[in-house]
Amino acid sequence: MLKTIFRQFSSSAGTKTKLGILGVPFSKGQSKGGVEQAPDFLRQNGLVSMLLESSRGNLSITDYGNLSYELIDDQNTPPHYKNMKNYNTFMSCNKSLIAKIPEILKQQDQFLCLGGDHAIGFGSVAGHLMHSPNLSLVWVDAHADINLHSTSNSGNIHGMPVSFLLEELRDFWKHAHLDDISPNCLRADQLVYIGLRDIDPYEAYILNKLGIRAYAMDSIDKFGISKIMEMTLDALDVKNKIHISFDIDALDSRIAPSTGTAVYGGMSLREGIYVVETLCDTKRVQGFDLVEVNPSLGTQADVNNTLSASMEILKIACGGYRRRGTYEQVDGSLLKNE
Ligand SMILES: NC(=[NH2+])NCCC[C@H](N)C(=O)O
Ligand SMILES: [Mn+2]
Ligand SMILES: [Mn+2]
Repeated sequence: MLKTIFRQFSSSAGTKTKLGILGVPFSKGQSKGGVEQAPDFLRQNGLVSMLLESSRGNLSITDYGNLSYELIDDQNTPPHYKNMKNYNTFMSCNKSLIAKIPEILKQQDQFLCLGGDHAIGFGSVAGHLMHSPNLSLVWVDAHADINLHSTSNSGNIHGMPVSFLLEELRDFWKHAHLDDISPNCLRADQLVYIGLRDIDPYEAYILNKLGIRAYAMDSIDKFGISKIMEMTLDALDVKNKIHISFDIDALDSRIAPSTGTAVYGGMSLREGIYVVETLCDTKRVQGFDLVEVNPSLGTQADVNNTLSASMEILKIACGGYRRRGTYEQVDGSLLKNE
């Protein structure tokens, strides 16, 4: 009987998922150095072999290395964007990223984009939109990252990427010529936030005004993560591919402390895993970002904890690992005696 099960599992494993990995060593969206080291840090700690092992042979991986982009000084930042630190470099990096993602998706089924800070969420999703113009986005984060240059208190662009993506906010970015850079927009009704707990006042205004589904930590406490994911899946158009942009600070700061803007009271690792697992079970997840891992922050133990949490999330997101032990829900008929 076991032989039969084995045969059936491995035959369903006949087609390998092709995963492309791209590092985006970008740290100019905020002020703390070190976050640009994350892609190499994850690789050096065995990311690729971990994913291959957890996939049990169901995955083939192409590592595209790290994105190269030009560092441009800020002297000539357009005056409208004075409140955006490192705007020129942000744009140069994200333009290369927007060009790179569709190239990867021509060859692969799925991509993993390793940040870098969350400013690269713009290029990663915008590039994904070049390949799949109708996309659903799940932004897993303590922060909404939806500031405009005019609403941001910090001037840090990692707090703004979502506003570059939304059709409904395009008018606020006229001077950025976004229609040339990223012609395909995301619709506000195809965006869901999970894990929020540190939202700026104007961000709250924007979320309410646009009616964006934002499941903050209090909603997770109230409904439980399974109901939150049911509501999330209900909201997403089944015809769309899904992009998950996972900011490691969505997890509680005790689980993932090595990050630039850590916030207490976040998701447990199990909740984080559940979010990714339920979305990936739809088989519609085509792009995944892991951002804001900063291996230069905190003690060695902090860095190790952040690394382990990241690996657990990634092995579900890209390695296809399932806690239930199989890639599919176990079909009872496989277990019958023959
Ligand atoms: N990706 C992040 N960790 N973003 C933090 C953003 C913090 C704050 N809302 C800001 O705009 O500056
Ligand atoms: Mn973020
Ligand atoms: Mn965040």
